[in-house]
Amino acid sequence: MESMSSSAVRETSPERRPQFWQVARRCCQIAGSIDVAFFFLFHLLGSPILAWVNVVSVAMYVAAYHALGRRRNRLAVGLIWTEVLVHAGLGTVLIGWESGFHYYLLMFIPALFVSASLRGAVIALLVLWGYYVGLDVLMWTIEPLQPVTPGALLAVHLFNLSVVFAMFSYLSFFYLSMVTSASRKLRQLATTDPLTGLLNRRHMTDLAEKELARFCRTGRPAGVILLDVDHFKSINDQFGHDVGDKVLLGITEVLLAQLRKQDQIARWGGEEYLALLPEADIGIARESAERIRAALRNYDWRKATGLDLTVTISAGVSEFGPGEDLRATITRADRALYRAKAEGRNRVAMGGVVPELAGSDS
Ligand SMILES: Nc1nc2c(ncn2[C@@H]2O[C@H](COP(=O)(O)OP(=O)(O)OP(=O)(O)O)[C@@H](O)[C@H]2O)c(=O)[nH]1
Repeated sequence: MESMSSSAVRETSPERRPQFWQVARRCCQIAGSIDVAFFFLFHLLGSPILAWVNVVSVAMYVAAYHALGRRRNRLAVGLIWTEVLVHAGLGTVLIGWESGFHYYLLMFIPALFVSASLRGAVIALLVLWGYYVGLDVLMWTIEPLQPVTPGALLAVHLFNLSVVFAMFSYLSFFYLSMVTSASRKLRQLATTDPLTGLLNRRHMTDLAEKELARFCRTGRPAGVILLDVDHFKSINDQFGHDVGDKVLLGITEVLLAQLRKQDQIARWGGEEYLALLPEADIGIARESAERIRAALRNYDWRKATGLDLTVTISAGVSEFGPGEDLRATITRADRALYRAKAEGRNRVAMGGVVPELAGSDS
């Protein structure tokens, strides 16, 4: 019978809250099934009016279920609210407050705040409160219109209480998983680059600052590779932006394959990547950059882009230096990268204190 789901279901854009409408649909199924059980239960308990009320309720939930399927959410919410209010009211008036039908009304409360604007939720909450209190006061002043035996009343009470417990648990679980997945998505958006899935510049800066602090504390080295695709603009100009994106994804694949698990890789700029190699000095950083360069030579660009491309990179490497801040370490790598470009590209240059040029194909 009563839903919860229903509850709150409020007309926000279905595209914006698809999970909510999905769970509302599931709740219609559950509530409809419970009403089928009620139909038989009330027949057994000798309360035919309440039994037939459940037939109407099932029909309303079926209609609400289909309305939600067609995204007619406002209609569905109206049906669900009406069903819950009328059913809880009738059940209470007919067999008494102890039946526990009023518990179902409480299930609107959390759902209201999740699905409605604050103002809408407060208004609906006041209406709900008025109805609930009104029903309570009414039952202090009148006797149930169609009382059942004390045993039957206890059975209905326990049944309703158990259903409300189960549905509250289901809703709470749903809200929790919604919040968890939303915060996971937000975190991902805030820390990664949407195209490559690598770390974004800001997050990499945070991680590198932490690694630098560790270096200052323990002396544990960390290498830096700043890497840039050669003549990337001409790849874009010649073959289009989509091919350019596929090239960036191919390079990402090579970086992930060639660097260690503990290395951090970021998309530093448009066609620029920064890798941070904990527990690696500048020599290891250079070897790693050379390995990347060699892997790119053998990369199957036809498979990745449908074109026989030749893609090369230039890189500048450095490592944390004593008393140096992050900006200075990266600047040394950047200067080395600039030199690698100036020397003809497709090479790795060292950005040590005494700069020296390393490895080249040309
Ligand atoms: N496809 C694609 N292109 C991008 C993206 N971000 C930046 N670019 C392009 O990257 C190109 C960078 O060009 P330049 O800075 O001139 O560098 P380059 O052509 O690689 O030349 P060198 O670095 O000197 O070898 C520009 O054309 C940008 O439009 C992106 O996400 N996707």
